[in-house]
Amino acid sequence: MANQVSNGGNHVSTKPPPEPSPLRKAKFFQANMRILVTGGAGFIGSHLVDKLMQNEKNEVIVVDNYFTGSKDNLKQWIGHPRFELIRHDVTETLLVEVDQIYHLACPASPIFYKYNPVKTIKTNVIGTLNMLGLAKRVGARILLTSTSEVYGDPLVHPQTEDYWGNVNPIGVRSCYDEGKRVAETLMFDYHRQHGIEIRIARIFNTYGPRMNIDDGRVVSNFIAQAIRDEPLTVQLPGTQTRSFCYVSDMVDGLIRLMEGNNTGPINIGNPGEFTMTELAETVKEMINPNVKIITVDNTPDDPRQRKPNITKANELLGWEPKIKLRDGIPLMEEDFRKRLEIPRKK
Ligand SMILES: NC(=O)c1ccc[n+]([C@@H]2O[C@H](COP(=O)([O-])OP(=O)(O)OC[C@H]3O[C@@H](n4cnc5c(N)ncnc54)[C@H](O)[C@@H]3O)[C@@H](O)[C@H]2O)c1
Ligand SMILES: O=C(O)[C@H]1O[C@H](OP(=O)(O)OP(=O)(O)OC[C@H]2O[C@@H](n3ccc(=O)[nH]c3=O)[C@H](O)[C@@H]2O)[C@H](O)[C@@H](O)[C@@H]1O
Repeated sequence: MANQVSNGGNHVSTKPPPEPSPLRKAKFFQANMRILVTGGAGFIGSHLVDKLMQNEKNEVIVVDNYFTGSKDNLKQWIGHPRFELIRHDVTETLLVEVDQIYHLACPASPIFYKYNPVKTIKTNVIGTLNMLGLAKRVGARILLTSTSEVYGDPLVHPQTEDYWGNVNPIGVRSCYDEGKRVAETLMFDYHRQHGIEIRIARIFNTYGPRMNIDDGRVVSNFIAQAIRDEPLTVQLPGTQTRSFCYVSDMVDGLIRLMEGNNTGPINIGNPGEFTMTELAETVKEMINPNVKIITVDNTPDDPRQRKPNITKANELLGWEPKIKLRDGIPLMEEDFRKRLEIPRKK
């Protein structure tokens, strides 16, 4: 029996982690850490790759099917001797010799994950199974980017890792939130049954440069709308809250989690909490004071409040976010203006 300290605590497997495969051992020169990033052509993934590539001891392999990601996000690394990019769908099996796996592949924006829900759930379930199978075969440590959506429409606020959530199993968001819940279950079953070294991050709303301009998520929508002089679309009621983490803080948290000794799950997010009306007013004030704010219909099962309790990340990883929303918005505005080719009015 595995020794489970507490829900949300550090869960310990009695099995030793699997050995690296003979092929990896037989390599002539293996000083480098070989790291696989699934979904590495996406928003968070590409920033993670940038950070990992800064360490000359890392070789990075990205696999991505380009559903919501783009080669453009990785253009600075294409052709680099320590970098490889593979077009691959994680719902198919993969064999690469690696030491660590950051498993991010999954569409994250609600409009994209709802677009083909069956594919989203396959990505979460079969994709995670495949990556765990790979981790088992080659003896790699694997980190899953789970989500605050595992808490559903939370009845506990702020959310701590030991909260089991309030999730609709048959709703339009279930392909994503229930998919991630199964992915977490698979991670722990492989850990307990096979001794795989696992890490689970529960990521709360993250924003920053390189988000798709028409991604559909709220920060990218409001910034693009403000720059294009279009009304900011606050979905009703507007009192729903989110807590926004800047992407460099997120990447720092993910790497600390991978390198540390705790399985997680660990919340990684910025506890600064805003209503969507407050966010719209902040973007209006900072980017375009003349823009209108309008209300539009919402979609089913939208969580009413969300804010991470980050005590565990703080105590176990020594992590806390550094960039406040008001400091992150201008960095994203600059990137969006460049890509939209709309300079700031003088
Ligand atoms: N950004 C956030 O606020 C947030 C919050 C919670 C969790 N997460 C998680 O973090 C991860 C990255 O999110 P993101 O914001 O960078 O999203 P993103 O959509 O920008 O990136 C996801 C990447 O995965 C790729 N992908 C999707 N399905 C795939 C498949 N079947 N096979 C291979 N590649 C596939 C996409 O093409 C894309 O490059 C996701 O797992 C997401 O669930 C993100
Ligand atoms: O952080 C998380 O755990 C999850 O957060 C987001 O899901 P969500 O919070 O619904 O993200 P948005 O689509 O950005 O919506 C946030 C809020 O803004 C509102 N919104 C969205 C878009 C818009 O134009 N206007 C608007 O008011 C929505 O109603 C919602 O209340 C991500 O997209 C998920 O991938 C991620 O797992």
